[in-house]
Amino acid sequence: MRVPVGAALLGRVVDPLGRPLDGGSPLQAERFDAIERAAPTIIERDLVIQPVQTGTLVIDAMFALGRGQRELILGDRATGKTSLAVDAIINQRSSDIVCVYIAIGQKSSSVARVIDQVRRHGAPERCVFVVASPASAPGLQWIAPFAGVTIAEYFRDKGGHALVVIDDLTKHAATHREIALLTGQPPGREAYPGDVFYLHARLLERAAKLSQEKGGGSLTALPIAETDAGNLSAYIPTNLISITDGQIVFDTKLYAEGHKPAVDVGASVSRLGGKTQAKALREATGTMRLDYAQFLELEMFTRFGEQPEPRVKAQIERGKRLRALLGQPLFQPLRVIDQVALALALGHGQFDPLALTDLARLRAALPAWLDANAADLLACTGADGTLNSEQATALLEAVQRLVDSLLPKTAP
Ligand SMILES: Nc1ncnc2c1ncn2[C@@H]1O[C@H](COP(=O)(O)OP(=O)(O)OP(=O)(O)O)[C@@H](O)[C@H]1O
Repeated sequence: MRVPVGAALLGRVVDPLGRPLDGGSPLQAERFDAIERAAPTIIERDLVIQPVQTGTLVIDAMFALGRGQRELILGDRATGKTSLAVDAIINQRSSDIVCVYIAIGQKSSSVARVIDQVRRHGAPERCVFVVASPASAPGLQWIAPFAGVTIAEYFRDKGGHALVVIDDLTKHAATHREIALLTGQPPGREAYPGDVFYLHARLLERAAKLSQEKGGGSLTALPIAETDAGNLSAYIPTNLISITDGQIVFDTKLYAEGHKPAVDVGASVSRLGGKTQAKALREATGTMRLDYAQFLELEMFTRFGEQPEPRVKAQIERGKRLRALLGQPLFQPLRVIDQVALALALGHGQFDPLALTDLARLRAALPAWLDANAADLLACTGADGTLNSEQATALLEAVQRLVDSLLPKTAP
């Protein structure tokens, strides 16, 4: 089975067979490629070391995503999984990455919302939407992720870079089970057929960073999986965890408490580590995850006890500020320079005098402030760029002036 591929798909909404769903003109496809293609071999691959900026501080600072990586987004329903992926797509408006969003059995209203969000905030002319609605035949839903990955591979094989969001693989597994049971295959654990692991491994192995000889292109995958009551050890989530290079876990309790994105920092992991981070960001956020984990523990232990000693109290106050910075509204992606500035200034205690409620204002105002006050530093934070000590000092001074403008004015 083959689907149309090529630049003509950019900006279009198509079904898994490549038929337009957006009412636009018929596709002038460059060629038709098979939906089941072999994954690149080991020799054809390169190391995953270039970053994909998602614009979300908690991800870029603690679980950085690399070009060619497969990172699972996992969580209960309505905890913000799709929103994180959409924010990552929107942030590619200022990069060279082509995005393919694959919706499998998602409500049409949800898909329409995603498309609208990308059209309003992102670069829709560099996105492809592959949609298999819940009302479409199970076979069509089954081929959707394979078709979407083939469409993205076209860009990877030309030496370009692509990001695929698969929303979601739990629904795909359920469709696979439905077809398997209808065709009389023996049911295994949770009634899934025995080959469901192979099915998803075969799909996600196609995400890769290609070697220079192969053009140096990359295909990054963000598969989404839904859990039931936070149960990460169910069959499909554990399968997917073992196939991917890490997982971002969303927590219902955090979401209910209002921490959005509700990423559970303790349960999430990127198995590629800081290698994929832009250099300046890696230097600025080196200990952030550890500091945050320590803060969460300290906060829990001191909740019911007596007054903590001053050092512990200061650590908790710093942690609270970090938590306030990690909460980030939708469609307000941060650039590398913004993230570096926030991490450095937090580490230098510049936010300590600010009230927690002011940090959201500070974060929202920071990008425009740095454009106006530290424009010469913006170029220093490319993938290989680092800040030397004078540049870091200049950046901290710029942030300090913004902090001062937010502090209440004392009467002369
Ligand atoms: N960072 C955020 N700031 C504010 N609101 C958010 C944020 N992230 C998610 N939300 C809100 O949370 C709600 C659920 O988000 P979303 O639909 O992305 O969750 P989901 O886990 O993908 O849901 P589903 O299980 O239905 O696919 C949405 O209304 C969204 O606007």
